[in-house]
Amino acid sequence: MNQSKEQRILNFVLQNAVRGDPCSVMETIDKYCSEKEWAMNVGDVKGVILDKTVEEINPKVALELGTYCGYSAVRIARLLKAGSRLLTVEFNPEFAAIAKQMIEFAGVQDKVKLLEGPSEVIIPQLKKKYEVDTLDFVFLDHWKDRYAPDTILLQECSLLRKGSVLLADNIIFPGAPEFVKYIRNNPRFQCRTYPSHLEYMKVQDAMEKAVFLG
Ligand SMILES: O=C(NCCCCc1cc2cnccc2s1)c1cc(-c2ccc(F)cc2)cc(O)c1O
Ligand SMILES: [Mg+2]
Repeated sequence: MNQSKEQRILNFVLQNAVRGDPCSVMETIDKYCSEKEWAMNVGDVKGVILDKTVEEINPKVALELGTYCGYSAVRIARLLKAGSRLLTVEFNPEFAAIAKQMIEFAGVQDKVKLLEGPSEVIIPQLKKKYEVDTLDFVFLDHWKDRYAPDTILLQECSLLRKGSVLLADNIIFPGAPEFVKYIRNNPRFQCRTYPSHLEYMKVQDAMEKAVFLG
């Protein structure tokens, strides 16, 4: 049975990156996906916006919706201080299996908990099952039509506190129009748009940062 693109990306990392070195894993994925096969990692350009946001917040508890191959989980986890943790949610079991291996190879497995399932099921479990009080940072990179409903669900589950920061990928391409409409007109969020480019392409994209005002 021939390999998936995601398996080929993992194999390229296992063969070319340095075990235990998150930057080496990120660079190797970026090299493969810009030179050989495009894939929907946040990538090296938008990745800098993600880095700056994480460094500014220095989250104790971070949530990522949309793990894929684990590129942004490695990117976020490498910046987390001792005792901080990232919960990352993936819906597709094949992708989750790849991401698990990617996270372990990068050596950030002690900071990352990979949860499998749809966001609307996992989010309501975060408090009781995963011992979350509130989230300091949320990276939205899953189904674009789930960004708005899941932002509402996070509020309903009292998972946001004054100052919690959401960062959403792809608000231009593929686009998340309902989320943009919801968040920018909502007095409970302070929003800022970061124009950028789609991963590995000369296509316009952007990320939206939204601070919950409580
Ligand atoms: O769809 C994208 N990401 C979402 C994958 C959804 C899987 C999940 C659903 C779900 C539900 N619950 C919990 C966890 C999860 S994970 C995506 C797509 C493009 C793209 C695609 C074609 C193209 F031509 C140009 C760009 C670029 C991107 O940066 C993306 O992020
Ligand atoms: Mg994305």
